[in-house]
Amino acid sequence: MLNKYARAAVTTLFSPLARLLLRLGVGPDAVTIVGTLGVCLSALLLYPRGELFWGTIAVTVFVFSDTLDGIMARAQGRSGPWGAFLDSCLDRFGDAAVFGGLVVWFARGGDSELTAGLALLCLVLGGIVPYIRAKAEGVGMTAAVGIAERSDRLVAVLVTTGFVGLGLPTEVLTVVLALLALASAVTIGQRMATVRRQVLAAAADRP
Ligand SMILES: CCCCCCCC/C=C\CCCCCCCC(=O)OC[C@H](COP(=O)(O)O[C@@H]1[C@H](O)[C@H](OP(=O)(O)O)[C@@H](O)[C@H](O)[C@H]1O)OC(=O)CCCCCCC/C=C\CCCCCCCC
Ligand SMILES: Nc1ccn([C@@H]2O[C@H](COP(=O)(O)O)[C@@H](O)[C@H]2O)c(=O)n1
Ligand SMILES: [Mg+2]
Ligand SMILES: [Mg+2]
Repeated sequence: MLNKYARAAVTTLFSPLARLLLRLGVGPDAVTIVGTLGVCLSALLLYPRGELFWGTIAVTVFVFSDTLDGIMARAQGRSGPWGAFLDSCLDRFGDAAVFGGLVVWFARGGDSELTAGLALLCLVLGGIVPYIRAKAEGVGMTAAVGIAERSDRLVAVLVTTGFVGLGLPTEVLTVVLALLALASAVTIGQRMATVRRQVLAAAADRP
């Protein structure tokens, strides 16, 4: 949803920084790689120590590299299959680190097995959602739909984790993770139904 409604605003916000980096000789692949490393290190070093607020701030700073790299590639007129492949693959590391860091914290010092379990469920379902899209595109279909795309999942988990780090009860995050798991499961259903419709339509069109 955010991908649809917020992308234009976020693109306007980050375009000056994208142009500056290009002028300095920094390429989109470097931004993709450094951004992913930043997300992974921030989430895996800070969340397991219970640094939920500062972990979220650090992850947020780096996660916007995923918006920046695409803007830079398009500005250069060099968006291509390698960049799309690299971007998608590295997104999976970032997502795993964010939810994985929460799993480790809540299974240990955070002392909430339910929250840890729900974070693990979000990690698993949040891996299946983009897999369906990638597999659909591999067989010539599209599946870029759903109520919980990556930016939606990240905003939900980061905003809530940040506020829990500031003192909001953990139970709020537990509820948000439960809703996020549900929304991810719905997205899986939406994507599978979309692909099924395309397959049936293609079969009906065949003589
Ligand atoms: C007091 C509490 C403090 C808490 C502070 C925390 C605040 C946190 C607030 C917001 C965090 C926002 C994080 C969102 C970042 C989104 C980054 C992102 O995902 O950008 C990429 C995305 C397009 O994705 P891609 O095409 O590159 O990737 C695709 C995606 O991975 C697909 O996955 P799927 O959807 O299928 O699961 C894959 O299938 C596909 O292969 C892959 O290519 O870009 C966008 O979506 C653009 C829109 C982003 C909208 C972000 C909204 C942010 C909301 C508020 C902005 C506030 C600005 C503040 C700036 C602060 C800077 C430090
Ligand atoms: N290193 C990169 C990263 C991305 N791209 C291109 O941008 C598209 C993704 O754009 P986002 O705004 O969603 O990040 C991706 O499909 C590539 O075409 C690139 O070329 N190099
Ligand atoms: Mg990107
Ligand atoms: Mg991406």
